Amino acid sequence: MADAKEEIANKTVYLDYNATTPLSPSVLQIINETLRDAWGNPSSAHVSGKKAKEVINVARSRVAKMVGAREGDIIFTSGGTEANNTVFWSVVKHFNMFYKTNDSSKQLPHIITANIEHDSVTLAIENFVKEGCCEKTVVGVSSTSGMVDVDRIIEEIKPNTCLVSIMMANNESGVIQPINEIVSKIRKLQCSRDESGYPKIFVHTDAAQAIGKINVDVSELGIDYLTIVGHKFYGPRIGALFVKSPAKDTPLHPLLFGGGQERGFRPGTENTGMIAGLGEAAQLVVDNLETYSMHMRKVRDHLEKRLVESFPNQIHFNGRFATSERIPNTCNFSILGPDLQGFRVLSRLKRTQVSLGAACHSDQQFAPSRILLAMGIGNEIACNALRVSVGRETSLNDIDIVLDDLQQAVSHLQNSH
Ligand SMILES: O=C(O)CC[SeH]
Repeated sequence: MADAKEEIANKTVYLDYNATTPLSPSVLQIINETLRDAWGNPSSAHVSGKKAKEVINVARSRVAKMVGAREGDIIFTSGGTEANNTVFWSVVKHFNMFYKTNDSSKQLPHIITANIEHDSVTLAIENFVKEGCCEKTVVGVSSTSGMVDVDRIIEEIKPNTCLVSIMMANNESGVIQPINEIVSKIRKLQCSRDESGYPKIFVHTDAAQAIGKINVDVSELGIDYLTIVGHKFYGPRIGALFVKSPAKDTPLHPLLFGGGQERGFRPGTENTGMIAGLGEAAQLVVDNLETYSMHMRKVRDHLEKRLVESFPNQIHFNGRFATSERIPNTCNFSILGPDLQGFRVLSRLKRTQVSLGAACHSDQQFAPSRILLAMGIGNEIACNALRVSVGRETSLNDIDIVLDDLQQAVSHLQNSH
């Protein structure tokens, strides 16, 4: 009995699900079973190969169903970074194949993106610019909504614009971006652009933080490219890229060259076990999204209620706006006070696993989040920020443990002078 009590007393609460999620039990099970029973090379003609190929076909169908896509529009990748980089490479290569002109002003493809994107978007585009392969325009999000201004995106369009890439939901603030509206307004421009001989403007969204939390339907969005990241929705660390009619309606050029796998769009012997796991994770989303979403919202809202009760007049929510929506699991907040920088509070937490912001920026813990600064949040408040992202299994009791931990940490820091 003592052991059980001790275990409860020492339990730590993981609330960093936007960084990564554990595998769902059925995902782990199907991965194990596939590695054990369907290890053949999917390209082999014999029965072992056919068995592996069938596993991949089923997984592709499940992933496609999760995002409302046709199976042929899903290409498996190693993850979100590869998927994002493939989009930029494809549109740049397509532009150079069909729109390269003698007029240097139109010589380079132009990409529009936002100032809150994940590094696999921001740095990939920056590299293309440094290499002299494209031009970019980075639009800022509004400080009153955390969303990009759609009309501003439209204003930034130029004759050589060929891609708009805006994430579906931000990993730190949780704010959902107006993808439908962006696509709709861009499509209205296309006729006149066609008449002028200007390139089609494709639209890409990195849906890493949206899938498994809110409904994601490529038909409803009208999107051309959509990035899927398994380890954000209790799946394995691989990903997929949705491309609307690849190489027909929408450019798709491989980053890699080798065998003919994935119809030549993504060569390399397939990671059958992980693909099976991605398919299972997708099926769980198809079957349970509403339940997942409602539960995470209930727990996140309880957290926010408890924060205000525990720290009256001392909490600033960094992603909560009257004019925008957030994914249901994310809460970014600052506890105001001169000694309460996020890294200090984090160092005093004994039972809570949260982050200051994106995991890939965790080496910059003493600097305020670039995402929060980009949203117009002041330096002092941004320095005190903590990012909490709850999961499917997070309980109200977990939140109470975290609030107790936070209160003790803050009390210690405020009384340490
Ligand atoms: O936001 C996160 O932690 C995942 C992206 Se690096």
